[in-house]
Amino acid sequence: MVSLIEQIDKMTSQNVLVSDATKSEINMAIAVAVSNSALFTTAAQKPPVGPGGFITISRKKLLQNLEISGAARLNTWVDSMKASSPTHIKSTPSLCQDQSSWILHHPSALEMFEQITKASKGKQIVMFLDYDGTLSPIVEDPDRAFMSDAMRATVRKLARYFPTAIVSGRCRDKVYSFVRLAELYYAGSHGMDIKGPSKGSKYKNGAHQAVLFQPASEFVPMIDEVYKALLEKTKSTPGAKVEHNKFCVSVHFRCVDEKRWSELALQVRSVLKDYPKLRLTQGRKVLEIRPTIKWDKGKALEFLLESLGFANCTDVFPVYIGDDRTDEDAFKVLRERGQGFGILVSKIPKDTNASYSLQEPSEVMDFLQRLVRWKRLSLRRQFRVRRRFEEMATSLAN
Ligand SMILES: O=P(O)(O)OC[C@H]1O[C@H](O[C@H]2O[C@H](CO)[C@@H](O)[C@H](O)[C@H]2O)[C@H](O)[C@@H](O)[C@@H]1O
Repeated sequence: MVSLIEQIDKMTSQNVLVSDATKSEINMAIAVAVSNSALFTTAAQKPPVGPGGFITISRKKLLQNLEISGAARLNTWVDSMKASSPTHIKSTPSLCQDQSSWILHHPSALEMFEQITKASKGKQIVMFLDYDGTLSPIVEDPDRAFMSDAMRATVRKLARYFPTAIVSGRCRDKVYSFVRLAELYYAGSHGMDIKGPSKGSKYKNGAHQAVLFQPASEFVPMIDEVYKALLEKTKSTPGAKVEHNKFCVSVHFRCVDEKRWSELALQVRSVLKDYPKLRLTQGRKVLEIRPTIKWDKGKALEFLLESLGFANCTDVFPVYIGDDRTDEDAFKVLRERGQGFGILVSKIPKDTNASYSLQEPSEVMDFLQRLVRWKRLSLRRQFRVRRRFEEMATSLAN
């Protein structure tokens, strides 16, 4: 049986209300809960300390405080939903200033193209591309986030010159159905479902072809269950959409009236309270429910580099392009490794570990096309130089 202390400890991190308890159990529990200070928001609200060092508080007061704490946490969720969905950004002078200082720190990857290619000299560029908001524009219906044919052709050419991986929050099959390029690596479900190319790639050896890594496979039944519960719970909120991403679930609020965001947050929270092994992260107008395992897009990037044989190499130059909070894990890994760099796709200033920026998918396509042209030219140049040497060698020999 779960003890009250465990219940309250759980509750302070998960917003669960305790239903019944004896006074001494409550005193004990409060001692624990107060020590992790999630229950009482200000000193004035703290209850008196009783004999034996315990803090005494009536059951009614405890329940009130728990409700306050739950409401505060819910507000934090809703604030965070708003913060990650900047629909209210207007072009005020101060924001314009922010924008220009942000651009100074995260210059356009297109404008910095020459510096970027110079930095990659003598190294193998490896490309990591997020899908939604990076290769395809953000649209209201997640099932219709199609990639343009021009973008597909660009990525196809890119993969001829550089090992290329798609790293997405979506389930791998779904993102594959949008991209439809068999020569790429795919890391779906925020990196929890990794598969190597099914079609020949000149970079892989036999071992790479077999790459298949699913660190959260034991969570599949739980994710199925949570998906069904979320579907049922959120059906009363118009516009809410629940998406099954195999090892994680997305709850979309792009089409939910902002006035109902807290209601939706409450519904999601009421389901999640029963699943301590799941955690919540946020993307663009989406709540992402995923296993608590220490695995994310950053870990997927490291895993893929290792699979490609670049684990401890200094001559690799990974480039990760993404638009989302979940891409920050990969940007951070690159910063920490001091290799390559991250490019954030955003029109507005955001706190990021990326080094450069691009405004939207059309700029991503320009950047990728320039990379392809640059590589083609440098290969041609290398070829011409080699041929000249060979001709000189032949004429000297004669
Ligand atoms: O890692 P990503 O490839 O960027 O996937 C993150 C989520 O992308 C999708 O949602 C986002 O794009 C939708 C279509 O443009 C948009 O309607 C939604 O508001 C965005 O959050 C996808 O549907 C999610 O499952 C992914 O987790």
